[in-house]
Amino acid sequence: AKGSVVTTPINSEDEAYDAPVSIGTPAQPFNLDFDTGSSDLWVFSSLTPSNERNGQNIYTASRSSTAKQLSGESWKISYGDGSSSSGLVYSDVVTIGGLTAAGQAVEAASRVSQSFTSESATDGLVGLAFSSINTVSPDQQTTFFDTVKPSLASPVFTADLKHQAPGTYNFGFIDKSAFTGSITYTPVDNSQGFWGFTSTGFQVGNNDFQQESITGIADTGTTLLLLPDDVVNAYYSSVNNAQNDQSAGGFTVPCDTSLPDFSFGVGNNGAMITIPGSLMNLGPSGSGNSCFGGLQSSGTIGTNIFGDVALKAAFVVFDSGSQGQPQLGWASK
Ligand SMILES: O=C(CCCl)NNC1=[NH+]CCN1
Repeated sequence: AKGSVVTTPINSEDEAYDAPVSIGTPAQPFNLDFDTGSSDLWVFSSLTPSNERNGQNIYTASRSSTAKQLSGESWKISYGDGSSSSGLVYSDVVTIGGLTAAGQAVEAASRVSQSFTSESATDGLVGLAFSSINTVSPDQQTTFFDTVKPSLASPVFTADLKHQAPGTYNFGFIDKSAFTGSITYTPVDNSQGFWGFTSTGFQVGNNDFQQESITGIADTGTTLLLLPDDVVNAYYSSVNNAQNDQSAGGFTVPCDTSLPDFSFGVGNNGAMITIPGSLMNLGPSGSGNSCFGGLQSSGTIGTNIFGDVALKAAFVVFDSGSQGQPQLGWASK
């Protein structure tokens, strides 16, 4: 089987990307954030207090003839940006891009943190990291991808995120028309449950390539590109009047400045993914007339994160083992 679903930026800063998902019988429609940085499929629900809702679609299990509560099961998750949610667990039918997962764990939120409440465009998340970090307890559940994997023509999904335009998540196949050149594959370390890999280094504009192993995760659920301080400083030291503005929460640049491209190395054949300078400006910082940089410090998070700013410059293959061990494929587009 194969699936394909369109994913769309939720705002003018490409802060996150939602895609349509149907849950239950009859189908209840949702717009969910596909997140390769986590492994829970959760939705706003009839259990979510009204003061924590802000127009989101809600899942009502009692209205689905195929919903079954998983007795004694609950979930509780917190994300790298400090947001969190928790609740109870049902199994139900989940359909994404023509692919149907019967008996998929659907995590109904009985509470969500402020940033989820205020993001009215997003009704929940579809976790696409490894099921080893799914938070359902006491019986851990599988991600949508793991649930449908046996039925897929190939055990892969791909992400093709775009700047201010609809993109695509495909399941089970690689669309050769969606990228240019060849796909460069690199091994994945999934020991922490993420799509972890090591970039071979970086390049600011047309300066020399800096060889530096940068280990991080490919994370569609994080907006920014979060890298070590030496990389971030090298980039912004090449931008006039860039400043690290704590009141803005990181590096800002003058909004009218053209920015250098930022490239990062993938694989062992010298391949690079180049983020155009225009995509390194995320718009007004909320502080003065400066704009917020798409590259920021990974600082104290404990891992580097190749988030949407990086991923939207590439066609990315999340391959869970078509060649044995999991791998990430990167192509320009
Ligand atoms: O939580 C992370 C970072 C894992 Cl190191 N990414 N996924 C996500 N979902 C919502 C906010 N961020």
